[in-house]
Amino acid sequence: MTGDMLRIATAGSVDDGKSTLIGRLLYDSKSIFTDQLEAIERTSSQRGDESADLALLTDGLRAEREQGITIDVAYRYFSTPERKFIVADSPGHVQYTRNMVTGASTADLAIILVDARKGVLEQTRRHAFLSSLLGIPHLTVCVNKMDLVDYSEERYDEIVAEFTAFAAKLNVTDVMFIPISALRGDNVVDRSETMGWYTGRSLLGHLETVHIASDKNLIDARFPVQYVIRPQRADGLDHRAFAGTVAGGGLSVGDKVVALPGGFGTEVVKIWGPGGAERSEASAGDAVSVELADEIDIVRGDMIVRPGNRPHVGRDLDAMVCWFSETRSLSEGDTFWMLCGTRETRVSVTGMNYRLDVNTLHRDGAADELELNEIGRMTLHCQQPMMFDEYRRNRQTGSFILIDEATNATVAAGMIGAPVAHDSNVVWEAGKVTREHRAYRGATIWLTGLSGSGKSTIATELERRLVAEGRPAYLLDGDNLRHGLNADLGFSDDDRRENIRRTAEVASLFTDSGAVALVSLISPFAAERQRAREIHAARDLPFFEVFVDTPLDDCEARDPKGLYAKARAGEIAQFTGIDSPYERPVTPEFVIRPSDGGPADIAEMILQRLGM
Ligand SMILES: Nc1ncnc2c1ncn2[C@@H]1O[C@H](COP(=O)(O)OS(=O)(=O)O)[C@@H](OP(=O)(O)O)[C@H]1O
Ligand SMILES: Nc1ncnc2c1ncn2[C@@H]1O[C@H](COP(=O)(O)OP(=O)(O)O)[C@@H](O)[C@H]1O
Repeated sequence: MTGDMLRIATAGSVDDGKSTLIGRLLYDSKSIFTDQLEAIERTSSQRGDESADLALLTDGLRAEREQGITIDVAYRYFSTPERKFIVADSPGHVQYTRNMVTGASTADLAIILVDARKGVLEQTRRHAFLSSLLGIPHLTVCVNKMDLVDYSEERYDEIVAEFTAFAAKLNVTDVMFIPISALRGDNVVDRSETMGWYTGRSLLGHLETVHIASDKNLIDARFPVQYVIRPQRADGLDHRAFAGTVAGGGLSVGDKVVALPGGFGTEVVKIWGPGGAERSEASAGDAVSVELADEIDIVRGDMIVRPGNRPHVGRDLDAMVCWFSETRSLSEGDTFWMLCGTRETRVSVTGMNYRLDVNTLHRDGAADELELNEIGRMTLHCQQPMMFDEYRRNRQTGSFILIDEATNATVAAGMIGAPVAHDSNVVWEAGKVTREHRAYRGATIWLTGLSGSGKSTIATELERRLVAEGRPAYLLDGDNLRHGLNADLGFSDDDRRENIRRTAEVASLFTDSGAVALVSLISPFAAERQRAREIHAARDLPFFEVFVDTPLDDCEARDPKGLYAKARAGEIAQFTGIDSPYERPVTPEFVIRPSDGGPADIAEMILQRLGM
């Protein structure tokens, strides 16, 4: 087990002896720097204390934390020959929900301190509930100050029984009880001589041996991109790499991957660890950078995943939110800035389902507000499509924080329950056949450009090739759709918008069925094309925008249908490029220019790059 790391969250107020306990762990495991130790012993003896006041060790650092650090959690590191430890130490005043939630979101184990004289209090229940809500896999209840109840086994048993009764209502799998005296060191690092009736391990013994390797999500490969590295190479080539921390599963050189939300397929070519050492694989928790086979456009906040195992991509989600702000409350309709891993978006609260009383676990469905330290279940709408997992499946990709846009303060943390269908009155009928049952995964290839630019010609060629390969593909051509589905629409701006919206919806259905939808539509408006993309993202469907960038002069020279001539002659009004605008795509997946060759070359290039 040597070398692995245990992340510990501590819960309890200063009075419960939390600082003393952490101090004791550091002190008895000889992890304190000698100069600090001497200072503490000196101060304690000056005060006439019988033993070193270990709270001084952690309390002394409090001032440093209070210097404008939004999240008031300090991390202590210590190690023994068995393991390394990180303790998230948060002061136990009124902000305990915030501190615990922020300090505990990556914890493997939570230590809850109970004062043996006071027993299970409201805040013990609150901390236990938060630990279970946060999905901390292991819970250790330290019944502290046993020296003040004469090391009574009876008292200890009472507390264990009381806590066990409450914990039965929670979703915690591994609860461990240890009777301790942090002040005197009983059962903290060394087994207590005064509590012979307790036969279990000491706290440190437990921390050293608790099995955590199987707690991680080793299945769903998730690599949220934290930043893009662009080394300037002497040979003039610029090979980009993407840096971040693997948030689930693993990545290996040679893995086929897709980058979300774009949906481009490519392959992992190289992986580097810290310090630039090349390696063949990386797994959850590793900070690495990754080079991909294709020069695809990936930015901070995108996520690299395996093609057959994707997170949810969507804008509406259901989450449990813990509210931290002392100065304002949270209500329906409020907007915030959301940070979800490395991705950011504006978000609004679309509905409050219930507020939870953490002491009784009672759900108050009539509540429409959250105050400091309150927890509620709600639906949120994100401005950008987000990639996420359910929190119980992945604590990193399933959690977020909310930031007050006016003050920049972190005001809430949330755990995602599930994606939600957009309109609460119309429930998306998921159907019995899921994507995994279908032979192929569909995609929409959306060609946009002026009339005569070559959209239909390229789309027809794409369709021909795909069908020849045995892949279901279908051409959705603007002209054709305007004969049926869109027969009621003309060429006003509004009609074009509706035309694009309907076509996007139809394309997404084809794509969901496993077909490749080839859309050939002038689609002159950027906002509507973005909406088409979002319609797909919300259903986790790949969408690729192809800008057929043939200059107006060329299109007019080709004039395959004689429409430009008519438009110039004033016989057709609102003709795109003549007297109706075309908004050029800014970041399409592909830009096609006349110099790129004939339709066959272009179709070949697109399919190759998409790995189809
Ligand atoms: N006023 C005007 N402006 C542009 N195009 C016109 C117009 N009137 C008729 N046409 C013919 O309709 C085709 C474009 O329809 P779309 O559905 O692709 O247009 S849009 O996306 O709604 O803008 C377009 O087909 P393509 O040439 O294949 O693009 C034209 O043939
Ligand atoms: N890459 C290309 N190079 C040269 N000519 C092309 C190319 N693509 C299309 N064309 C020609 O230009 C015209 C484009 O018409 P079409 O494909 O119907 O355009 P759109 O669907 O964009 O209106 C056709 O006559 C086609 O043969």
